[in-house]
Amino acid sequence: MTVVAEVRGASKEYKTGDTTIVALQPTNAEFKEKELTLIIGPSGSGKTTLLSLIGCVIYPTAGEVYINGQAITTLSEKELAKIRLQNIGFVFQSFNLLAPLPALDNVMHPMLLMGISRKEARQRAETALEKVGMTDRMFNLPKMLSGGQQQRVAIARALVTNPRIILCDEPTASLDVKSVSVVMAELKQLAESGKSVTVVTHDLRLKQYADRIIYVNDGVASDTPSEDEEFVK
Ligand SMILES: Nc1ncnc2c1ncn2[C@@H]1O[C@H](COP(=O)(O)OP(=O)(O)OP(=O)(O)O)[C@@H](O)[C@H]1O
Repeated sequence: MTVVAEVRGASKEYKTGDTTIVALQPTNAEFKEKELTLIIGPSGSGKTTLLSLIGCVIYPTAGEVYINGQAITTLSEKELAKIRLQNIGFVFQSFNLLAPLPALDNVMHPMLLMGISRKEARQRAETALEKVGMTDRMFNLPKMLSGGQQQRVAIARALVTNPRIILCDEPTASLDVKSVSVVMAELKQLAESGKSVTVVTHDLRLKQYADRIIYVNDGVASDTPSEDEEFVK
């Protein structure tokens, strides 16, 4: 399977005043098409930092990040933004939908930012909403939708630009148990259809959906769990 994102010896430090926080030790990992990867670990362990590196949201302090084989550390912020728009769809815990806009317009939004015509954007948004089973709610405002439904709209929005990589930060944390399984089944199906899907979570119950798990503990990423896995929220 094709590797779409890779971190090689990538680390991240944050400096605040005199103190330096090592958020992530040098890490090697590959993210492939057709794979759902879970990044699992306790609060503050470095999960979001790893996701942000793959998502080209931050530059590594050392090491390299590759998207479709292209090294990103030599790129400008503007070039990085282009890489994100073309390759990566983001899904967040808090859905991040625009409150005054109906579901359909929320899903059209990234395409309009890319300069795609309203007509094509609408067609593609309708197809994406159909994929996540939200056709009958496309004219509803986010506040009319349940948490699980809002997250499915957010997934449709992440999909419309046809990214190869979908990155999700605690996508199920605000959801009830039933919505968790609907949203995770949706993400699993996306991976099966060819996307590389990566999900950050505290929740060990999501392990059943994973093709692969990266455990992060105290800034160290590993393929094997630590002895203490008792961090389910
Ligand atoms: N912008 C920043 N400035 C300073 N320190 C930061 C910054 N972002 C993260 N950190 C620190 O880096 C460490 C790792 O943070 P990170 O957000 O990656 O952890 P996490 O595993 O995603 O945590 P959580 O599950 O609570 O979201 C933490 O100690 C955090 O306080």
